Amino acid sequence: ETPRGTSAMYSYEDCKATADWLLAQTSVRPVVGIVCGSGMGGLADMLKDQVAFNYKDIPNFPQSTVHGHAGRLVFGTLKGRPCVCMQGRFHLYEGYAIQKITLPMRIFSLLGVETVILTNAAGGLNQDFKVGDIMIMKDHINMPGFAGNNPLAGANDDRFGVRFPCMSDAYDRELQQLAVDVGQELGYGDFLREGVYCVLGGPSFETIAECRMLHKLGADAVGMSTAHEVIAARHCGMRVFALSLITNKAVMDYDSEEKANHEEVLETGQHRAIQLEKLVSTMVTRMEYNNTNA
Ligand SMILES: O=P(O)(O)O[C@H]1O[C@H](CO)[C@@H](O)[C@H]1O
Ligand code: HPA
Repeated sequence: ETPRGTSAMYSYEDCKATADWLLAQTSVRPVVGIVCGSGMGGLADMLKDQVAFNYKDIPNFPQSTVHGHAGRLVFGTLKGRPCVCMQGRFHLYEGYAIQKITLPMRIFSLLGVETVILTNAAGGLNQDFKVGDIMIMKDHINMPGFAGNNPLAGANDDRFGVRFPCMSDAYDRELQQLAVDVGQELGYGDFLREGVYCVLGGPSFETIAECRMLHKLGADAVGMSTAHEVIAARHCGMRVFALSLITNKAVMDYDSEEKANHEEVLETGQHRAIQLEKLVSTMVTRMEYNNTNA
């Protein structure tokens, strides 16, 4: 693998070539892009009139290697709105350069996507959270970024965005409010939360000391994805909404018998699948769009 920030960075031309290739294969002109978290691939099944591509067939696209991430890019409509959905995402621990993990966000933008909805499975650090809670992300803590592992490291191409993008407005407030309103209407008040997501590199789950530290630092949930995608999406000007499904409680206590495991993560995804789909699809129909395709 090439060193961080050099040729691991995909050029604007590479991203454009991939976007143009996709646009030539489908008449769908997506305004919303959705990313499915671990065990949440069912979100893609909501799309009607699907045109789907295996990642291995898409030029420049990485491959999914994690169980619970199918590796398909699905185009279609959701209650009439043109959408594109990643059924499977990429993570740092898979060994990919961070620029490769976030490449799909740049391709989304070049496809015409205005709003990205990101989902993830996460461990609950907030002691009030229960397994099965849906946390609206209001902010993130980008731990790999503290060590220089930021998707925007390397030469900046102004055609994507500015060198120093603002992140204090990364999570669109109107979309957060829309999620609260839709969640209330659907009767999800009991398990809808909001909070701060902290990303780590993984793949090992956190130690007890690490969970205690992250909680003290202000994180409500911990995972191994999403924040990088949010940074890349905001850099190229897309609106962002993100949610975490609390699939397990982070272990904070030396007396606890609990052990984090990926099987539990995937199972919780199955249990909340219907509610997640309803929340996301209702939000998509209620959002405002600029693009006339919508
Ligand atoms: O963030 P998503 O892709 O939902 O996956 C989460 O679930 C996996 C661990 O079980 C990790 O990959 C973590 O990031
Ligand atoms: N930690 C990190 N990532 C995760 C977890 C967790 O407890 N659960 C799901 N993804």
